[in-house]
Amino acid sequence: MTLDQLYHQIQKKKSFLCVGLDVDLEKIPAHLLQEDDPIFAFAKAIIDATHDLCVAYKPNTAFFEAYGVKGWQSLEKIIKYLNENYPDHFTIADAKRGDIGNTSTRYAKAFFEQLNFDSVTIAPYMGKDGVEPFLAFKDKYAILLALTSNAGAYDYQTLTADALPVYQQVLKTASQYKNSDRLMYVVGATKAEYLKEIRQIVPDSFLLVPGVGAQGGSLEEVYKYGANDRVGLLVNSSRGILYASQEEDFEDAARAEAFELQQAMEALLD
Ligand SMILES: O=c1ccn([C@@H]2O[C@H](COP(=O)(O)O)[C@@H](O)[C@H]2O)c(=O)[nH]1
Repeated sequence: MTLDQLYHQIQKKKSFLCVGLDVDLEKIPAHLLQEDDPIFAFAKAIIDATHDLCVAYKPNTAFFEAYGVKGWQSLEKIIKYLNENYPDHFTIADAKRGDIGNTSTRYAKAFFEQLNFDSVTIAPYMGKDGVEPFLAFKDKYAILLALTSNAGAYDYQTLTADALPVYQQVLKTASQYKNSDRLMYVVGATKAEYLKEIRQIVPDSFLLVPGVGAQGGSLEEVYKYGANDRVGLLVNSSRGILYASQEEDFEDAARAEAFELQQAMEALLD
């Protein structure tokens, strides 16, 4: 998917919502556990119930890897279902990969060629040769962790290195990488007050912003400090949508949560 196509979807749907697909068999409605593939059945139901309200889906691979081969097969079915039925949605494999160069190339092939995701999240810690292999794929994107939503973000990311906080060094340095136009960045919604400074370093990049919903981040603050002239935001909610109800009405409840977020986004975009 191109960035123009993504922006077009945001305008068309008046939404920059990303629905996180963190499927937890301990939280899905009990009746689905009788299905052959409960993980896929649940994700498919959520996708069908929310597709017109969001522009992106983000399965976090941990929730699939936790179930071994079966979980990975469910992930394959979900990305295939999305690509066949909702090809206009931007897809994110939240896998937080990154390694020495030749290994990063294998990760990139796994997510971009084998699974056909549009993007994958990457840890910046191993630097340029760990990231650039992900940027060699046309119309595919690496989403680099910059300032994460969790409390542990303050352990390293805000420490000063060479006169700047580490998360700012990540943004500045990565902006110089080859094909850096294929980079996006993760910034937690719980750190919205940092977005003004972040936008000074990466004014045009898309930001993936997890942390509204269950983690309590404010959509309004994120938009106020983080939006650019092409919106430039994908705001993710996972548990807040997926587990709005754990009963038979889970699809309606998930849709209602997604609708509330989409309506709030529409109001901000108008
Ligand atoms: O800084 C980060 C980076 C990634 N995540 C992931 O996003 C979702 C958030 O889920 P919620 O249920 O909406 O809290 C989840 O997959 C995280 O691993 C993040 O939260 N923060």
